[in-house]
Amino acid sequence: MKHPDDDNELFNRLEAELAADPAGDVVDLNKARSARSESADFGADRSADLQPTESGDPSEGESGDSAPAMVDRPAPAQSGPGLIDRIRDSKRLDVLPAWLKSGPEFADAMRWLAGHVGHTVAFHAVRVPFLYVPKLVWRSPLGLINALARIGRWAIDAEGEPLRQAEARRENSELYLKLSRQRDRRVRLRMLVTVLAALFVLGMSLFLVFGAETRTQVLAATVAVLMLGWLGAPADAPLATRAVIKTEVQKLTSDIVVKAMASIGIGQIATAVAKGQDGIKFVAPITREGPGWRADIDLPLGVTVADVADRRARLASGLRRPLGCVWPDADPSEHEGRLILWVGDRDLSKTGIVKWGLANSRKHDVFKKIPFGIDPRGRAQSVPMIQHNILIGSLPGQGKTASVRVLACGAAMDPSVELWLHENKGTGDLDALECVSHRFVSGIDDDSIKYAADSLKLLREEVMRRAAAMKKLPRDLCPDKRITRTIADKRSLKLWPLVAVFDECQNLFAHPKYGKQAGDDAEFIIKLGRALGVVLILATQRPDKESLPTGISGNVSIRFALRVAGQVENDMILGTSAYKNGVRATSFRPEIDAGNGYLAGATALPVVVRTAYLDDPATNAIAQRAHALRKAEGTLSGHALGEDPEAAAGPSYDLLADVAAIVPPSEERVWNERIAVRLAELRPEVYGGWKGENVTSTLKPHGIKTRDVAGVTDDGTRTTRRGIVRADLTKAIAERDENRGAA
Ligand SMILES: Nc1ncnc2c1ncn2[C@@H]1O[C@H](COP(=O)(O)OP(=O)(O)OP(=O)(O)O)[C@@H](O)[C@H]1O
Repeated sequence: MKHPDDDNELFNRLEAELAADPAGDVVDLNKARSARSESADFGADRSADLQPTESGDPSEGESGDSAPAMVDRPAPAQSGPGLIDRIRDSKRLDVLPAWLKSGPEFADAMRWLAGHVGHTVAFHAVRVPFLYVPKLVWRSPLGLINALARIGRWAIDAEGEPLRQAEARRENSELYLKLSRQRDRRVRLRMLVTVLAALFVLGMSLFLVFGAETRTQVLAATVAVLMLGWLGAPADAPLATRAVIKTEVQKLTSDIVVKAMASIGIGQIATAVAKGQDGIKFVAPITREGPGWRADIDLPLGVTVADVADRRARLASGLRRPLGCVWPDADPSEHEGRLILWVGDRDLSKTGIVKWGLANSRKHDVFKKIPFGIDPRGRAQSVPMIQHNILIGSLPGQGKTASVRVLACGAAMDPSVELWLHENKGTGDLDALECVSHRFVSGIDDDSIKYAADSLKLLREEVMRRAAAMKKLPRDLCPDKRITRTIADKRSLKLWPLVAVFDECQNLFAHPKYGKQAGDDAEFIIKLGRALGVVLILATQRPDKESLPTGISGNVSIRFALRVAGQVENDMILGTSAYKNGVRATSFRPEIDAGNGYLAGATALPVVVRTAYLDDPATNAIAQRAHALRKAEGTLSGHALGEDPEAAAGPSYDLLADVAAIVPPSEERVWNERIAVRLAELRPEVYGGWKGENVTSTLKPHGIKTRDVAGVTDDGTRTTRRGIVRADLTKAIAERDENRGAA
C-alpha cells in the first residue's frame, strides 16, 4: 500500500529550514529534488529554468547586487506552519471506534453479535442428532480401517520409505545404510509399542464386553464410534457445514483505487498514472470502517470531491463494484480536495429494512434529534426538528411517505407535541396516527385541500399569537427568544411544539383556489415559526415552481431528496447549486433505491441516508403507545378527541393576545381608539372598522375596565380620553391562562 511518510516529510522540511539562508540565495530543495527526479521527462525543458537555482552562484546570472530573481521562496519559510504547529494541527484518530462510543450503535453491534452466536449454536444443535451423529456412525467403519492403516504405517516407519528409496536411486550407499539402520531401530521399538497397545486395547475391550456395566459399555461404544467416525471423514467433506456463509468481497487496495481513479476521466490523475505515478495521495492507510473499506485520499490540485462524485458510476465500474457500494464523500474538517472513499461490502439498497431507533421506545423528547435511518457506512443518522422545517421530495414511489411517517412517529412519541397531519393523496398512509392528531385530513378532494389550507391559515395566526406570547415572557425564562423544553412544559403558556405535516403538498400549493394563499401562509410560517416551536414537514412528488413556491424551497433548513428526475428538481429540494456540488439525488435508481436519499441540513455536509422503514403494524403500535402517553398526560386534543373540525377551522383570533401584541409594555396606559387603529392594522379581516367603543365592549367581559387616561393627541394637545391600563390586560391574560391550564 502506498502511504505518505509523514516523518520523512517533516525531516525534509527541517532539512530545508536549515538549508535556507534568509539573506542570500537559496535552493528550494523540494523543487530541486523533484526536478532531478523528473529530469528524464522534462530534462530539456526544465534545465534552463533550474540552472541558476541549482548553482546558487549569483555570478552566473547578473553581476553585483543584481542577484538572480528568485521566483519561489524556500518552501518552509512561507509554505505553512512550523514543525510544532504542524504537529498541533495534526488530526487525532479516535481512541475508541465510533460504535463503542454511541450507546445505540454499541447495543446494535452487541445485538448483532448475540444473534450471530445464537444462530450458529441453533444451526448446529439441530443438526447434531439428525445429521452429524448418523454421519459419524456411517463413517466409523472407514474410520477403523483408516486408524489401523495409520498405525500400521507408523509401526513400519512407512513415512521414511520415500527418502530411503531416493538415496538408493542415487546410489548413495552410505546414507542409505544409515537410514536403513535407523529404520530397523525404529521399527523394533514401534512394533513393541504397538503390540503392547494392542494387548491393552484387547484387554480393555474384553473388560468392557464382559465385565463393565451397561452404562459404561454404551458410553465407551459411543465414544469409540464417534472417534472412528471422525477419523473416517474424507478430507474434502467436513462433518459440519458453515452456519453462516461469508460473502467474500475483494479487499480494497491502493492499486485498485489508483486504477479506478485513473479510469474516471479526470485528466490529472490519468496522466500521472500513465507516467507510472499515482496521481492521488493516500493520507491514511486503507482501513475497515463499518461494513466496508475506507480510503482517505488527497486529490490532485484543483480537483474537488464533487468532480469525483459526478463520476460515481464510472468509479464503481473502475472498482468493479455495484453502484450502491461506492460512496465518495468530502471530509468537512479538511480541504475541498480531501476525498473519503468508502466502498461497502454490500449495495446500500440490499441492506434490507432498516430498523427505526425508537421502534421499541416508550417516549421521546422532540427537542432531541429524531432517528431517521443509516448512512452507507452503517452509522445512525437523525434529524433535528425543533428550530427547523423539513422538505422532502422525490419521484413517486421512492419512499417520501415512508420517511414522513418516521418523522411523524418521532413527533408523536413526545406527548407534548401537537400534531397536525394532512395527507393530500387520499391513500390513508398516515391514518394510523389519526388517533393522536389535533388536526387530521386524508384526501385529495377540494374539501380536504381546503382543510389543509385552513390549517396553514390557522398556523399563521398561531405563529403571531406565539410571537406575542414570547415577547411577554420574562428574560430569564426565554433568554434566546426561542422555545425551550422548559417553556414547552409550561402548559399554561400554550407554547408547546406544534408539528404540522403536509404530505403530497403539491396538491395543495398547485390548487387553483387555495394554492396561492396556502403558499404565502406556509412561507410566513417557515420564516417565523422556527423559533416559536412551529415545525412544518412538507413532502412533494412535484418539486417545480407551481407546486412548491420558491419562498418555501428557499427557506427550509432540512432537506431530504430521494430519487428525483433532473437537476432542477434536485436543486429545488436540496438547495441551489446542490447538483453542481455533486449532491445528486438523480443518481438513485428507480425502485431499487427506494428509501435512499440525500439528507442536507442535518449534518455539516449532505449525507446519503437509507431511511428506517415502518410498516403499517409498526406504525399502528407506535400510534397506540403515543395515544396512551397523551391520554395519561392529558394532552390529547382536537381531532383526537373527536372535536368538530369545522368549528376548529373557522376564523379564530385571540383578542387579549392581539391587544397585548400591539401595546408594548412601555406603554402603561393607552386610549381605546388607538388600540382600535392598531388592531385594524394587525388583522384587518377581523378588526377592520373598529372604533374605541368596540374595544371597550369586547374587553369588558374579560374584566378589563375602561377608564379615563391622560395622553397627548397626534397634534400634541394634552387631553384625557377613554382607555385601559396595560397591567389590567396582563392580569386578565394570566387569569385566563391559569383557568385554561387548570381545565
Ligand atoms: N426506507 C425504506 N426501506 C425499504 N423500502 C422502502 C423504504 N421506503 C420506501 N420503501 C419502499 O418503497 C415503496 C414506496 O414508498 P412510499 O409510499 O413511501 O413512496 P412515495 O414516494 O411516498 O410514493 P408516492 O409519491 O406514490 O406516494 C414502499 O412501499 C416500500 O416498499
